Amino acid sequence: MRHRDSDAMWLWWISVVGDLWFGVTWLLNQITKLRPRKCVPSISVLRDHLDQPDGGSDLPLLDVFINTVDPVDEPMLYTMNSILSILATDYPVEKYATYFSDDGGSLVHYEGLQLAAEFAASWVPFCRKHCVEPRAPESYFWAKMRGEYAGSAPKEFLDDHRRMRAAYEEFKARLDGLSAAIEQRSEACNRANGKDKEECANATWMADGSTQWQGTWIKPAKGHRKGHHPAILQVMLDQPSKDPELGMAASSDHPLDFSAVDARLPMLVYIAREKRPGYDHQKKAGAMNVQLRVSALLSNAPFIINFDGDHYVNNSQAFRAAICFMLDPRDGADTAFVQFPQRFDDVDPTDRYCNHNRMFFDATLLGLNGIQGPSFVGTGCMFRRVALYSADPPRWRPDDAKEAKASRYRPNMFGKSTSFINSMPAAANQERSVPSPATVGEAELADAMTCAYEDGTEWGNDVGWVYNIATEDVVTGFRLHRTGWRSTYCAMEPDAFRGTAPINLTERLYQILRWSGGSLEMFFSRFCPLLAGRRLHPMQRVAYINMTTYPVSTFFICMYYLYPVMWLFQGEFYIQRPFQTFALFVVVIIATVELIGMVEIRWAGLTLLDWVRNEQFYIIGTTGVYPMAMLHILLRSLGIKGVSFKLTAKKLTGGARERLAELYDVQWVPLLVPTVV
Ligand SMILES: O=c1ccn([C@@H]2O[C@H](COP(=O)(O)OP(=O)(O)O[C@H]3O[C@H](CO)[C@@H](O)[C@H](O)[C@H]3O)[C@@H](O)[C@H]2O)c(=O)[nH]1
Ligand SMILES: [Mn+2]
Repeated sequence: MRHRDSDAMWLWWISVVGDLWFGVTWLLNQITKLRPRKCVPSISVLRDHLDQPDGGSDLPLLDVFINTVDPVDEPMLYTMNSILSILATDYPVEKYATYFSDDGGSLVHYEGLQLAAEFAASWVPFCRKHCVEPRAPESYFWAKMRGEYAGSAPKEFLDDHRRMRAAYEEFKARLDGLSAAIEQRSEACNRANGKDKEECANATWMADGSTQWQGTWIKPAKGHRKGHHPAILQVMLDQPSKDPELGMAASSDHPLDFSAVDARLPMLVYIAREKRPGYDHQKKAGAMNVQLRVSALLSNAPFIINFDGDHYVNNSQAFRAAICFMLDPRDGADTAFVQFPQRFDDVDPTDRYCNHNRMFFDATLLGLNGIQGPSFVGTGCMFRRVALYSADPPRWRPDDAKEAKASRYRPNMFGKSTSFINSMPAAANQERSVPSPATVGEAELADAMTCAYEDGTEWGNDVGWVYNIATEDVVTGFRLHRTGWRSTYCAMEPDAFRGTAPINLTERLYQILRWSGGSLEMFFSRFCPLLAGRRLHPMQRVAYINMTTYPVSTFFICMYYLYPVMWLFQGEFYIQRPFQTFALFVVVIIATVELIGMVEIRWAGLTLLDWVRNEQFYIIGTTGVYPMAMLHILLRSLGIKGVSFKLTAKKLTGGARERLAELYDVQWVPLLVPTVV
C-alpha cells in the first residue's frame, strides 16, 4: 500500500489496526450477551422444604465475613450498621456466625463492635417483632417510604418505634464519642500506671483500665504501630442455644415488650490478624483468608457470604435467596458462588460519576449468567467453602474420588494446622444441623492468624482469595470458573444489599484505575484467560478476555483524538477530506451501534441516563485513566511496583446536601489532564 505522503503511513496503519481492534472487541463483547439468563429465587419453596413445623429449620450453616480497616475513611457508623443488619437478618440464629475483621487492629473498632452487640440485644428482637425492613437502623429510621406494617403487634408499633429510635440516637452518640473516650481513659491510665516504664507510657488501655490493648495504639509505639501488632480474637457473642429463648417483658427500665419474640443473637467474632513489618499483608484478600481459617476452626459452615464494611443487608431474605441457588437441584451442586449486584445509596440523582454502573451489573453480568456465571465483584457474594479450598465441582470430579484428592491436594498446601485440615471434610457436609462445638485451643486459633502461617503454602494462590493483584475479586472468581465451577447471578426486589459509593471524582478515578490496572495485570499473569484449561466454557473465556484487555483501547482512542489536530504539529493535513460514501458508512455504523445499545438497555430495564453515563465514563476512562493502567503494567513488567490497593474513602457522615457538596470537590489529579486536553 502506498500513500502520497509516505511519512503518514504509520498513522494509516495505526488507524487500520485500531478499526480492526474496535470491530473485533465489539463483536466479542456482543457474543457474550447472546444468551442472557434471569434467575428468580423461590424463597417460599425453600421455606416449604426446610422450615420445620416446630420453628426449627434444616437450612445449612453459614459464615458471614465483614471487613474493615480504617475507622475514619470507612465511617464506623456504617460498619456498625452493617453488623446490625447482619445480626437482625432473617436466617435461623443458631445457623450463622459473623466474623468481623479489623485490619487496623484498633481499640475503637473493638469497642464499637461491643456497643453494637449490646444495642443488637434490643434492635434484633424489635426487628423480629415488627418485621421491619431494612434492618440497618440508619436506613430504616431515615427511609423516605415505609412498606405496610407486617409484624404481629400493630398496636405497640408506634411506641416501640419511638423508643427504639431514641435508643439508636443514644447508641450513635456513644459510638461518636468512643475515640475521645478511649483517648481520655488512656491518658489517665498512663499517668497512673506507666510513668516509670517508658515503653508503655503511651499505651492504649481497654475499658477495664488495667489491660493494655494488644493492637495498634493511639500514638504509634514500638510493637503497636499500624501494621505491627499481635493477633487478637474475641468472641463477642457466643453461639446461641439451639432452642428459642423469649425476651423480657416490658418493665420500667426496659419499656419494650419482647416476651413473645425470640431474643437470641447469632454468634459474633472480632478478629484482628497479626501484622508484622516485612510481611506483605495482602490487604483484603489476606484478611479474608484469615477469616476463612478462623471460621473453619470455630463454626466451619459449608457456605460463606462476604461484605465490605460499607455494605449492609437491605433485604432480610437475601441469605435465603442465595441458599436457594446453592441447593438448586439442577446446577446448585456445581455452583461455587452466588453474586448479587452492587447497589449504592446516596449517589447524586443524575449519577454524575456513573457509580451505579448499571450497564455492568444489569446487562453484562446477566449475559454471563447464561454462560458459566457472573464474575465475583468483591462484596455481596455467597461462596461454597470447599470451592475456595480448590476442590473440583461434582461434574468434573473423576470417578475415583480418592485418586482425585491425592493429585489435587499437595503437602503443605493448606499450612500446618491439623485442626484446620481435619475440619475440611466436614465443610463439604451441608446437612450438619448443629454447629460443631469449637474444640480448638487458643494457641491453634492464634497460629492461624499469624503472618508466618501462610509461608510456603498455597494460600493466596490455589487456596482462598488470590493475592498480588489489585483486583483480587475478578481473579478469584476466574480461578473458580477455571476449575469448572459455575456461579449464579441473583438480583432481587428490594435490593439484597446496599453500600456507599465514592462520592468525589478523585476517589472514583482511582477506583477505575485500580480496576483497569488489575484487569490488565491479570491478563499478563498466570491467571490469563488464554491459559485456562478446557473446564472454562469457551464463551466465558471470551468474556474474561474482554474483561482483562479492555484498557488497551485507550491507545487507539487517544490516537483517533489526535488525528484531527495533527496538522498543529506537522503543518499539513493527513486526513482525507470526508467523502460521501465514507460519511454514509460512519453514520450507518454509529446508528447500528446506538440501536443495539438501546435494545440492550430496554431489555435490562435500564434508563437512557444509565447508558449515557456509561458511555461518558468510558471516554473519561479511556482517555484519562487507562493510559495510567497501561503504564502500570509496563512498570510491573520492569519489576517496579505499580498500582496498589489504595482504600477507597467513603463519604463522610453529614446532611445530604453537605455530602453532595463533595461532588465538586475534585482534588486536582494528573489522571484527568489528558481528558481535559
Ligand atoms: O488492607 C485492607 C484494605 C481493604 N480492606 C477492605 O476491603 C474492602 C474494599 O475496599 P474499598 O476501598 O471499599 O474498595 P472499593 O473500591 O469499594 O472496592 C471494589 O473493588 C474491589 C476490588 O478492586 C473489591 O474488592 C470490592 O469489594 C469492591 O467493592 C473494604 O471493606 C476494606 O475494609 C481490608 O480489609 N484490608
Ligand atoms: Mn467499597
